[in-house]
Amino acid sequence: MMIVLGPNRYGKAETRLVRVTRHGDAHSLKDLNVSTALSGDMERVHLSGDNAAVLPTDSQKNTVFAFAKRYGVGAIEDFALTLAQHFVDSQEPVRHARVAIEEYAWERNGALGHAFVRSGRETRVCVAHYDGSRAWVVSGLRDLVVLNTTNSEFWGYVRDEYTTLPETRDRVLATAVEASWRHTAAGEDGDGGDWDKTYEKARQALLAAFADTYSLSLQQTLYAMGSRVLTECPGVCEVRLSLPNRHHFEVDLSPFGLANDGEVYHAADRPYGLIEGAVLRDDAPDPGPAWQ
Ligand SMILES: O=c1[nH]c(=O)c2[nH]c(=O)[nH]c2[nH]1
Repeated sequence: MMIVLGPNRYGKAETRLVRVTRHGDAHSLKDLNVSTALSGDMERVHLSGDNAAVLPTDSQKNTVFAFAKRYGVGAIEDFALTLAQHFVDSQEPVRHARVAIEEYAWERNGALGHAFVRSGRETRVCVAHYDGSRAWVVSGLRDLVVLNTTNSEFWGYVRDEYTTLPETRDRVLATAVEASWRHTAAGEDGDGGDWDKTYEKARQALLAAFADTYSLSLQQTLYAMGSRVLTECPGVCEVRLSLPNRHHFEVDLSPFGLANDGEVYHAADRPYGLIEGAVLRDDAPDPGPAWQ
């Protein structure tokens, strides 16, 4: 029997970076959570503790801060690619870099240029990979919370001896959308090179499809949402969605002599149905490491 080292990577997880840009009194703010992971010729450190190929995770964290100062922070996809390319191109033993970034949205608090309030928006995310010649970028969001008060049914499903769920022709449908979309072309969004524009288009497509799909199941809504992103965003070839079904149960008010005609609900937090799936173009290129 032989024991061998399997796939491995290492890096600094969750470097919290706030970058303030000051144009006179009008300041702007980027609030990020950056995770770097490097891989390559790392046998010796694992097998014998020889650290000669290891760029410390502390240096990776410092690079995040230094690059934020040196180059500024624009779209998170560009910042992630710049970091990934730097680690691979500057360190011979590093053959692959993965940089994942979460962005928390702030908006202005009133008219003052320096006052901000964390906005209730979803979290924007991206993951960039670079291997020395090719790049892969996945963008996305999580915690985009949506709810329809009607136009949702669920009936006609399998019944076995454990099925008690009543069929419904009218229910509340709610979810917290987690969506990721893979860009076809390495290192660009296929939409004029504007990551922010593609993000807004994809977000709008998700919202519009959730709102205007007459839903017979959350699975059907998931497919409609993924399809809409692909239709609206030409540079995107695959969308992955994870949709928790945030069940809203009509409360039985009859003990109190009250009717409940779709007016009072218990918003249950668990357990929840979890509907997940990918929607892609049939000519989508091989994803390589994009989803790792
Ligand atoms: O949209 C739904 N899909 C399901 O698969 C499911 N299962 C369930 O109990 N409720 C629902 N709702």
